[in-house]
Amino acid sequence: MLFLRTTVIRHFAYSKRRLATISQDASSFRIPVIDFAKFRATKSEREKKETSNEIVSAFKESGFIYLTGHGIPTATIDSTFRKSKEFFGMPSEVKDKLAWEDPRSNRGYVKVGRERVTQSADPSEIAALREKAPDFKESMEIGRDWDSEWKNQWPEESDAPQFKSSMLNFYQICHDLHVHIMRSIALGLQLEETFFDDKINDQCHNLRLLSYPPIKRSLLESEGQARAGAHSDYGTLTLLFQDSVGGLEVQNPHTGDFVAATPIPGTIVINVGDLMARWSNDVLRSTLHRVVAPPAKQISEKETVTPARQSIAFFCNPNFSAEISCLPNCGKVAKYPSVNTGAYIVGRLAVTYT
Ligand SMILES: O=C(O)CCC(=O)C(=O)O
Ligand SMILES: [Fe+2]
Repeated sequence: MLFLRTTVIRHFAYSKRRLATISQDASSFRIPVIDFAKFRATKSEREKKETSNEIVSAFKESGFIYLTGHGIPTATIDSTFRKSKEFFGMPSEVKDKLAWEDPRSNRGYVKVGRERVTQSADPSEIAALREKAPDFKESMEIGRDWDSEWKNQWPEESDAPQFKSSMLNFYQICHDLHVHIMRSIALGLQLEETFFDDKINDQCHNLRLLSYPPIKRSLLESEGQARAGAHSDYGTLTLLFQDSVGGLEVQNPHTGDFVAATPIPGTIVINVGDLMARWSNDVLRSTLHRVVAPPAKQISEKETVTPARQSIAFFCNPNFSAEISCLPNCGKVAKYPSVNTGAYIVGRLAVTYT
């Protein structure tokens, strides 16, 4: 199902310590700001449990949180953004040589218009939509670098100095954070803290650098057009690093309205993906989100242009060999049959790209 209509956006204010809250009648929707510092540092089981419960209840309610105290230095994030910008600044001919080729690999450069994220699973519907309204973004997809079958598409070191080493460093840092957040989810679901450890240690993740070029507002506003259409993510969790431009919106599942996930400096936006929702028998929520044009600059009497935007998404996955079936403590009746992670992820990717 597609959510391409224009919707009412409710902007929200947030207090510094906690809570970006949108209140609206009975079905209030909030993306809480959760401090992870205590979880990482404490030896107190009680303190760990408190943070875990906060995270799990937010993932049950909205599927999205802002994480502070995550331990990734600002300098590391900034330099990864810089390297990403340099990458996208290379000439198209250089980037095109690194083209994304195969959903089983899911590595390489994706130029504007190749991807169309939607909730539809119908390949012909997606193809028609891509033709009419491609996503306005380019991306670079990076997987684990030691895979025996699939190789990352690295640019020449002389074209993009330190790109490879920065990205590999960032990949490892994000993997480590994923392990810690999954431990908090385990605790919040009354499982052993290390329950997920051996199911997520193969690092079958996907680091995606995103660049949304500046675009005339009239184009973005034409029917069905978005920087990234409404979709959910596929894996366990997504760690999303965004710049200050804005544009990410999250759907309130109770009302269907999209609300702005306004950038909060120093935080990572984290959301539950479809496999995590399935694993938890829908106790945890995988929420639709999209990227729209932020406020635009006037460039002529009739036309405005939206600024460029950069983001970095780290899509975390279970091991591709892991079978995903209903977790303990998540209801008596499993809603879904067991599914193999690799088959599921590759299947979802296969219909998304041209
Ligand atoms: O760029 C963003 O803010 C979000 C991107 C996203 O949701 C995705 O690539 O799955
Ligand atoms: Fe997403």
